[in-house]
Amino acid sequence: MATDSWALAVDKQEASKFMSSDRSFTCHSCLLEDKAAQSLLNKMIHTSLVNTTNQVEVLQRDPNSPLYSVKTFEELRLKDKLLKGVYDMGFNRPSKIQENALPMMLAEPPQNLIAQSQSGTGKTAAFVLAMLSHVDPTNKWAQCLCIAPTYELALQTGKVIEQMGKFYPEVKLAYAIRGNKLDRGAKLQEQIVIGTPGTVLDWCSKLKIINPKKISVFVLDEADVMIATQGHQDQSIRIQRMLPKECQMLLFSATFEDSVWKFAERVVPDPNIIKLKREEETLDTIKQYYVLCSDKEEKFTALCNIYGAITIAQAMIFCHTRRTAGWLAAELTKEGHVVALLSGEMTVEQRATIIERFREGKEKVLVTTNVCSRGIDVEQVSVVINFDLPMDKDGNADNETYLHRIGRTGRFGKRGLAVNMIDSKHSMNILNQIEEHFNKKINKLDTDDLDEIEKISN
Ligand SMILES: Nc1ncnc2c1ncn2[C@@H]1O[C@H](COP(=O)(O)OP(=O)(O)OP(=O)(O)O)[C@@H](O)[C@H]1O
Repeated sequence: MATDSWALAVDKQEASKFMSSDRSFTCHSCLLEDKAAQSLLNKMIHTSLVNTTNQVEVLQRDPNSPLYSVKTFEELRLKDKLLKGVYDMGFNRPSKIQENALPMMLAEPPQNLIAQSQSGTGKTAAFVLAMLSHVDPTNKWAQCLCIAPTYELALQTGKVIEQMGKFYPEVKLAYAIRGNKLDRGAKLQEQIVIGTPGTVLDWCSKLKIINPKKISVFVLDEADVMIATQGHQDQSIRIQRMLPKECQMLLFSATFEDSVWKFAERVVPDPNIIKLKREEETLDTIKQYYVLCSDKEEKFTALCNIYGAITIAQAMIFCHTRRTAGWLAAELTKEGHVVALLSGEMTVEQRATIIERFREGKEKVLVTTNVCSRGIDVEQVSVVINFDLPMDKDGNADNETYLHRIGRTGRFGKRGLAVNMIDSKHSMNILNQIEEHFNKKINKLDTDDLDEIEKISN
């Protein structure tokens, strides 16, 4: 092991670089960027439904009214043109969240709804269907208003509206996003408007392009990303205040921390609430080990020894910094591995392509920094290497990230292997904190002993 003072200094230096270079939680706009990028990545990656086995929790505003849920799209009595659009998208039956949310959203009189479920569970498709159902195509003015936190997220939702409304061409869509300049007082003919809070607010107030009094459905998407900037929160509330009392208010979020909840209560009066819990991850089915090394070169040798001794279908390797990740990917490539690298300077599109290729098995090793891969699930990975242990900005163990990197949900409970590389007293300390937190012993592995490595794969 390296001498402490030296190793600690390197750790600290690496960590501070990691904080600034990979744009972590240091400022508000970075936080929004980070959250919005994560959200967009998830959207691009989830090309089909994410199934969860958890039950939906429903809290009705009026507990005496019967609770409807549907198992088919026919039961919703949608217009033929819409049903055709839904089937054309390859949807056979409503997703778990849609079973409950759709009847509520399509009820008469309209009901307000706050819905929370993880990315990929069908929220967007649900509110898009609700908006398309509510529109009266003979009226040539804005009737449904949907706001999203960023330009890119608004475009993604717009695509779903266009796709689902493919057989309903009378319904038109307008984008209230930067760059889409309209003259003051120009009257919008499109019935659905999707946009970002700032531009939507301008169109409703200063420019008077939308008459907010004629809006009958208001959707606030990605509320958890939205509240990451104070400005967006205020703008959303200002838009909401201009809408008529009877306007249906719908709010969606992938997570539900207190701050989201407080915001949701301000913008959605008398809500029904639907929650789909995320499945809990556990370390129960994971074999965890640590390896002692003196520096990154030795960590690399240990990694090669592991690869030489056991067959690894796919592995994810986590590093603190872009620089270490880049170096490691290059070294592994020299050794003949087919490696994918997720790096901080890549665009969201580039990252989505890399993750998609890895999911398809085109690359067997994915080297990444934590910031890059936060919130992304690649469940089929059987081996996770913590080339650097996850730590927070104060240099303490980041237990939540550790669990997210290597934990499994019930559904993906197949056995996994996690190897932690330790090269200083500081990293050993982090490992001990992790052991203590999860109350699980992490055993030492001697990577110079091939027989011993072979045993861990059995
Ligand atoms: N009922 C359904 N049957 C089959 N696929 C569906 C259904 N509903 C949605 N999908 C598909 O599942 C994926 C995720 O759906 P959707 O985008 O609506 O989820 P989401 O919860 O809004 O997630 P995100 O916020 O990341 O977009 C999409 O590819 C969508 O086309």
